Amino acid sequence: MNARQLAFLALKQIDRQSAYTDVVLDRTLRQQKSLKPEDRGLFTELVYGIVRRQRSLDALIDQLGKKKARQQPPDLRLILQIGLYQLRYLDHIPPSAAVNTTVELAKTNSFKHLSGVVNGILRQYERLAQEGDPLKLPRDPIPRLGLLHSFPDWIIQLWWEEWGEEETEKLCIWFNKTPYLDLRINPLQTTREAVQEALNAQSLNVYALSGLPQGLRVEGKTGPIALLPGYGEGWWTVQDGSAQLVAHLLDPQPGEVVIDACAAPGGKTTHIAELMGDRGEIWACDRALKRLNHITGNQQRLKLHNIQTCGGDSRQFEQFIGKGDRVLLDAPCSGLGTLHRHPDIRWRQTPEKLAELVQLQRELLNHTATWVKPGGCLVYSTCTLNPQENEALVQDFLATHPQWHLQPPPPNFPVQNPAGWVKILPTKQDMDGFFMAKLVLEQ
Ligand SMILES: C[S@@+](CC[C@H](N)C(=O)[O-])C[C@H]1O[C@@H](n2cnc3c(N)ncnc32)[C@H](O)[C@@H]1O
Repeated sequence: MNARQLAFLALKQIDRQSAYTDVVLDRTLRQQKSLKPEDRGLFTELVYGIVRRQRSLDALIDQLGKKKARQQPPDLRLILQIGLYQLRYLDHIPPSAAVNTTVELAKTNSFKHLSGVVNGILRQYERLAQEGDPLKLPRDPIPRLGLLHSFPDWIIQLWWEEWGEEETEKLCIWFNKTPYLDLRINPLQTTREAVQEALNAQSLNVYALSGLPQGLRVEGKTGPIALLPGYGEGWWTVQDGSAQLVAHLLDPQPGEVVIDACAAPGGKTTHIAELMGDRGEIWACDRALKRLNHITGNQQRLKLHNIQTCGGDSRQFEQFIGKGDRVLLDAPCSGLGTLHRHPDIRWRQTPEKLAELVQLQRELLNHTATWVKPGGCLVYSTCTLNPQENEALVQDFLATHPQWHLQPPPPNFPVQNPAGWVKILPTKQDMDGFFMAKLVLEQ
C-alpha cells in the first residue's frame, strides 16, 4: 500500500473512532514492516501534519469548494485535506504529483464520480497560490492567528493574554514544527560520549543539551527507536530536555524515600532512580495500571532495582503520609506544552476540561503534600502552558498552607525565573513547554 492510501486509512481512524494520532501511527508502522523508509516518512508527515493543520485545511475547503468542509462526504474531506496539505506545506512534492496522486486517491476510494471536483479544488488552489496566499483570513486578530496556524481560538486567547500577539504567533509556529528527539542517557550503564559515538556511527547528528548532564538531541530521521544502538542495553531513555529538568529540581539523594505520585510510564521515576545511584526506596504510583506496568519493563531495561509500583488513585493513599523525603507530583494536565508531539491535543482539550483538571490537580497536590516528612520537599510539575494549572495553583496552595514555602532552583540551574518557579517557554528554551515548582515543608 502506498503512503497516501495508508495516511487516508489512518486519518479515518483518528477522525471517526477518535483514536489517538500517535497510537494509530505506531500501529500502522508496526503492521507495514515492508514500507520503504521514504514512504514511512511521508506517511508520518501526512498524518501528523494533517491532524495539526485541520482548521486551516478545512477553511481552504470552505473557501475553494462549492460545499463547506463539514458538508462534504467525510472521506472526501480527508482526501481533499491530503491533497491541500501537500500543496501548501510540503516543498519536496511537486504540485502536479500532489494533484495527480490525490485524484487517484479519490478514484480508488469510491469517489471516481467526484474526482473532477477534487482536481478542480486543488488546481484552483495552485492558481491562486501564484498570486499570494489562497487562504483568506478574518480581520479579528484572534481567529486570524487561529485560522492561519490552525489552533482553536481559546488557546490563542489564553497565550495572547499572557504573552501578547508576537510571542503567541511564535508559539504557534514552534508547535507546528516536527518535534526533536531528545534522549536521557543512563549514567549507571554508559556515558554521554559513548552514546553520542554509537549514534554518530549510524550517521545521525547528535549533540549534547546544554545544562542537562544526561541530555542528547538527535537530529534527522531515526527510524524505529528500539532499533537504535544502546536501547536494548538500557543506555538511554527517550525524554525531552524540559522533562529531564524535573528530577534535577527534585534533587533526590541516594538512600532517601522518594514517592512519585503520577508516575506512569515512568520517564521521571527512572530518572530519579538513576540520580539516586539506584540506592534508596522509590514508590511509583499511578491509577493507569497498564501504563504503570511499563515502569517495571523500563526498570528492567535500564537495569534499575529500587522502584516499587503502587496502582490506584493517589488521592486515596494513606500509607505514604509523612514517609517521603521527597515527593514528585507530575500532574495530569492539559498538555499545552507538548502540542507539537501530540497534534490532536489542541482539538481534544476545551476550557471546560481544563477547569476539571485544575480541580484534580488541586486535590492531588493537597493530598500528596501530606506524604512529605517535615523538612522534606515536593516538586509540582506539568507539561502545560496554562497559568491556572501552574502558578495560580501553586500560589493558592502556598496561601492556604503556611508551613510550606517555594524554594527557587539553585543558581546553576539552567532556567531561572524571578518568581522562584521554573517555566519553560519553547520559543526561548527550544524544549517542550513545562512548569515546575519546588515546595518545601518546614522542619
Ligand atoms: C503527566 S502524566 C505522568 C508522566 C510520568 N510522570 C512520566 O514522566 O513518565 C500524568 C499521570 O497521572 C496519572 N493520574 C491521573 N490522575 C491520577 C490520580 N488521581 N492518581 C494517580 N495517578 C493519576 C495518569 O494516569 C498519568 O499517567
